[in-house]
This record gives sequence, structure tokens and C-alpha cells, in this order.
Amino acid sequence: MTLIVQAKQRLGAFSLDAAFTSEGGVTALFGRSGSGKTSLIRIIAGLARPDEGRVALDGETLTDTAAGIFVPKHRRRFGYVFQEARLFPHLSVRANLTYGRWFAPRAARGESFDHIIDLLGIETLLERSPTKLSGGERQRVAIGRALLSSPRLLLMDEPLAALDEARKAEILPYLERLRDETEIPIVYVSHAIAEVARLANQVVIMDDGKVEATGPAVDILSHASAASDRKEAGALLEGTVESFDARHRLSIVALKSNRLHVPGTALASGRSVRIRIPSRDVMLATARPEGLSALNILEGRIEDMAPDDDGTVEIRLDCDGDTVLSRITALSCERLDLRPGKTVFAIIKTVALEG
Ligand SMILES: Nc1ncnc2c1ncn2[C@@H]1O[C@H](COP(=O)(O)OP(=O)(O)OP(=O)(O)O)[C@@H](O)[C@H]1O
Repeated sequence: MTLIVQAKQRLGAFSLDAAFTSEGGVTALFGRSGSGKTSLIRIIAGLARPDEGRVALDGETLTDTAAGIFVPKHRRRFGYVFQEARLFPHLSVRANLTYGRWFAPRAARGESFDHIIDLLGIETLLERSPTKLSGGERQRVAIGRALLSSPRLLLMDEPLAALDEARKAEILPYLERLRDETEIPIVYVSHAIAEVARLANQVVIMDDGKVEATGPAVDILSHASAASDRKEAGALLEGTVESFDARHRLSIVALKSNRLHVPGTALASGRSVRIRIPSRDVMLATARPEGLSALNILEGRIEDMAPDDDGTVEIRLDCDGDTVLSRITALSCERLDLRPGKTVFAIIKTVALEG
């Protein structure tokens, strides 16, 4: 699967000029409010025509302003999931789901009804009215409806933004299953870094209508500038669960060269996980500390130091192939005489498992 997107569009005072290519999986369009994510997804969907640009999926041109091509939205066979589930209140969940099927060409009906119901865990909701569902349940039904139209591409615009944290946590595993168990490529708009860190294979960072950076999620999200909110900045690492220490409720996760102790639920050995280490939760020491409660202390070399105007410095460490970010004060930097190339020890206070 290859999706090519190039678009220029003027919208009042705002100007969009963005391009990216996706090779499948989940591609997240990530950026602060007003950066142009929705405008770009609308162009991909065929809901808007760019002033100049091209959209092509697997060699089929859907929009090409130079060649005068514009395939209308309903002929693109894309599924669309919005922030608010737009279900028909007078129809049952089942009828809402099968409604999506009407748009699927018979030959293209790939995923079976039963498989999708199972994938999204909505079997027990089928005879209910959408008005009697929670926000998370409604959104799962909306995703099911989009999937049943056998989309070639699923476009999701902030599908979790209207939900509270508990509902988000409830729905995220279903989105992961969607990513892992179907072949449908997904373009996913979000401004929540935790969501993107958990789901995305590829990230396109948008800022003021432009693509600021694009690449594999693990590379892109480990740059401080990826976080629109500094509090959220941190490194994203991929690892494999080695074992679970039941007595202390800790998973041992192997990274490229290091091992981390991750508190929380039991995870199956061999499972791939993503781990996020917020940079504000990483302290640095110039000698290996002893007598500390922190379980995770990694040795690394300072690769880069980026001072900010608020008196803090974002420091990037290479811990034998595993990248860790730390944000400390400029004063601490001076006192420890930190500079690129120096060996330090990163004391990691929290390690969050992203699933
Ligand atoms: N039809 C329009 N006319 C004029 N300005 C527009 C129009 N549509 C969008 N804009 C402006 O374009 C900018 C980008 O909007 P867009 O909705 O694409 O951003 P976004 O990144 O999706 O933001 P959010 O996360 O808040 O949804 C905003 O400044 C918006 O006000």
C-alpha cells in the first residue's frame, strides 16, 4: 500500500502546504490545534479540493489538480471516523452497522461482519439504541460501521478527543487490534502524544500548515520538538518483554542494549512493547549513583544539548543505541560541566508503557 499526498490550499489567512507518503499501517498526523491536520485529511477524503496537489492510493490517482482529476468522496471507498460518532439515533446498533455495508461493492466485502464485531467487542450492543451507549461504545460502533464499508483506507479525525481518559483507555486496545489484525491502512489525526506514541507506525508532524518532520514513530517522537506541550516531551523506545516478576509486579523489558523494569500489569514474555520516558522524569549524574530507589539507571553519552529560554536544557543521550532524553536546569548543566561526548548516568523515575 502506498498513499501519496501533496496539497497546497489557501483557507482565509491560513495556508496549507503539506506532503507525505505512507506505506501502510497507522500514519498519524500530529500537531497542535490549528496546524492544518483536519484540512489535510479533508483533502485526502475528497471532502475538499486543494488549490494545487495530488492524492494517489496504490497508483490510482484520486485528486490531481494539474490533470483535472477529482474522484468524489463516495467513490474513493475510504472509511471516515470523526470525533463524534455520527450514528442514526432511530436505528439499532446492528442497523447502523449494516448501513455502512450498502456502500461496499459486493466483491470488495473483505472483513466479515462477525470478525469486525468481535474485533471491536460490540457483540452485546447489537440490539441496543445508540442513544443508550457510552461515548466509547458509540465510537466503537462508528469504527465498525466504517470498517463494514470495506474501506481501502480508514481516515480517523481525533476519534478519541471527545472521550474522557477512562473511555480512551477502554478504546485504545481495539484500535491496536485494528492496526495489527487488519490490512487496512489508517490515517489518524491527533494532538495527543500518548495516543500517537501508542498507535502510530509513522508520524507526520504538522505545524502552521507545513510538515515539520515525518518518519517512523520511534524516531520522530523522541525529538523534543515533537511534543507540542513541553511537559509531554520524552523518548519513545521499542522493546520486548523478557519476563515478569510477579512478586514485585515488574516486567523486565529488553531494549536494544539495555533492560528496564516496568511496573504494572503482567505482560506475556516475547511481546513487543513501546515505552515512553518523559524527559522531565530523567535526572543525570556524572558517576553511577548508589543507594537510590530508582530501578532504572542507564549509562549513556551526551549526543546533543538544546537550551531553552526558560532556563532548562533538553539533553539527548545515546545509551548504547537506546535514546533517552532528559530535561534539567541550565544551572545543573553548568555545575556538572555537561557537554556533548561526556558519559553520564540517566536516573529514570518513571517509565510508562504505551502498549
Ligand atoms: N474554510 C476555512 N476558511 C478559513 N479558514 C479556515 C477554513 N478551514 C480551516 N481554516 C483555518 O485553517 C487552520 C487549520 O485548521 P485545521 O482545522 O485544519 O487545523 P487542525 O490542525 O485540524 O486543528 P484542530 O486540532 O483544532 O482540529 C485554522 O487556523 C483554521 O481556522
